[in-house]
Amino acid sequence: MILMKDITRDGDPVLRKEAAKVTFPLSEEDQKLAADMMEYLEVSQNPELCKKYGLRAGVGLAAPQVGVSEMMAAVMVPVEEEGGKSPFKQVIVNPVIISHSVQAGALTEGEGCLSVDTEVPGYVPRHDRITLRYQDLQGELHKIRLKNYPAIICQHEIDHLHGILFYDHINKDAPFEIDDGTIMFD
Ligand SMILES: O=CN(O)C[C@@H](CC1CCCC1)C(=O)N1NCCC[C@H]1C(=O)Nc1ccccn1
Ligand code: NI
Repeated sequence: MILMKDITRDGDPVLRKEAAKVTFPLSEEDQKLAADMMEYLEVSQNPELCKKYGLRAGVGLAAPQVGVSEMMAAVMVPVEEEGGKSPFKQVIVNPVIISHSVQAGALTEGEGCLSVDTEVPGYVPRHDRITLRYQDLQGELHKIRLKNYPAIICQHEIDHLHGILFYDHINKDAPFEIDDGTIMFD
């Protein structure tokens, strides 16, 4: 089970590397890695278990964040209503954003990262809508459209696979300046 001690922190070079493409069929360890990453998100989004294991609740986790420089990330968009189903819950392998909106989107609260222990204030401008191509754990290719929060999460995770951290996108001189036309959401 992945615990906070297993999460690599900013400063570890693995977070700044271009991750390697994953080959299929998945090795035993890649299958376990995928399961462990998704389990982390599930456990961390359960208030009792989150507290029990001392986790920071997360909606995404990329392999470099557990020290594995491979193109794999788990995404689990939180359920809206109690006991509902996650709108998007998927381990995405070799993900590529193949097209995106001109319109930008950003979280009004800014972003954080399980691998960054300090708060870095500021808006993180991203694409509001993306067309994402990825492979599932069986190697099947998928092409899906995402917008708003799910799109933001996937962009944050895909950045990790290219050695990019959220604060790389914050305007140092004017962290809360954002192009008008940017869709802001909670
Ligand atoms: O690469 C992946 N990461 O670094 C985990 C990040 C990923 C998200 C940050 C912004 C977009 C994707 C993450 O989830 N967080 N960032 C740090 C602490 C908070 C936490 C979070 O937003 N938690 C959350 C939110 C809603 C409901 C439940 N939990
Ligand atoms: Ni992160």
